[in-house]
Amino acid sequence: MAQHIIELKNITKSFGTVYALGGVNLHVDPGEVVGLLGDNGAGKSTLIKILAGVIKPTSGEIVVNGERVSNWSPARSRAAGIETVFQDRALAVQQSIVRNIFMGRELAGRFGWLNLRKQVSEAERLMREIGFTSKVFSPNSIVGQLSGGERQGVAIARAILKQANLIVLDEPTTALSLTETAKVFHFVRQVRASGRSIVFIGHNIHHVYDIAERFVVIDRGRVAMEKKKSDIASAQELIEYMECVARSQGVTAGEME
Ligand SMILES: Nc1ncnc2c1ncn2[C@@H]1O[C@H](COP(=O)(O)OP(=O)(O)OP(=O)(O)O)[C@@H](O)[C@H]1O
Repeated sequence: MAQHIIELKNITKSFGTVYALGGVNLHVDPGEVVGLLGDNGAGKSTLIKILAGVIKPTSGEIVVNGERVSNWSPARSRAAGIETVFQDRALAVQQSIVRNIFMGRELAGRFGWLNLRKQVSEAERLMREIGFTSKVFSPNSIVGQLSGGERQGVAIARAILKQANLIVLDEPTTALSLTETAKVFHFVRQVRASGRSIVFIGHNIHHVYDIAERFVVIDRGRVAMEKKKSDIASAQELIEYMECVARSQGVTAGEME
């Protein structure tokens, strides 16, 4: 079996007296799309902030390619090839696609000047790689002119530029129409086809069911269920599992079988 690209072992996190995570195990394999589900306040954001290194776990281990990493931090997370596209995507909407993709990582030419031509051609390549097929937009188009799904694509292209092998998408389809959601799914599939992994967080169970190959349900700071898509017949069945989790008090996956 291929080595996990990242493994969180028995991660806990408390904020003062609030226990956000109570011993979570989560792994991601190369080239898979993991759907992370859970109600409001379940602990999903806390978990992905820990993955991104922006908050430190209270206890637990983080293992990258089989090796335990101590002093986990944003720099170590990036070095492990993890990039998170948070809900706000942090795009500068008045700026062009290419400027957004290269923000903070501009390519310099021989004399230290910006190599704009190289940035544009690299942005074109990245946009093609994630399946950005619009004939209307070029790397010089202003992000504010793009639709919600396309903006998500720019954020994904930026993550890929940073050599990510795992891209965490925090509710990328929330508030998007069907057409825009389909665009995001297309980008995710392209990224997956290039061998990268995705953690896809969503509240819409149908969306997560469609795009993910494995589902991890977080409930009150614990993994309440983990299943492969091949073990779940339909989105409806996944909804029923989620309802079962919501009704139960910390039931484990084994107990639900
Ligand atoms: N900085 C913080 N200080 C105190 N409590 C926090 C903090 N961040 C999260 N929590 C608490 O930790 C728990 C888990 O929150 P978290 O935001 O991780 O859930 P979530 O699953 O991402 O929810 P949502 O889907 O609403 O974003 C909640 O009880 C929340 O109130």
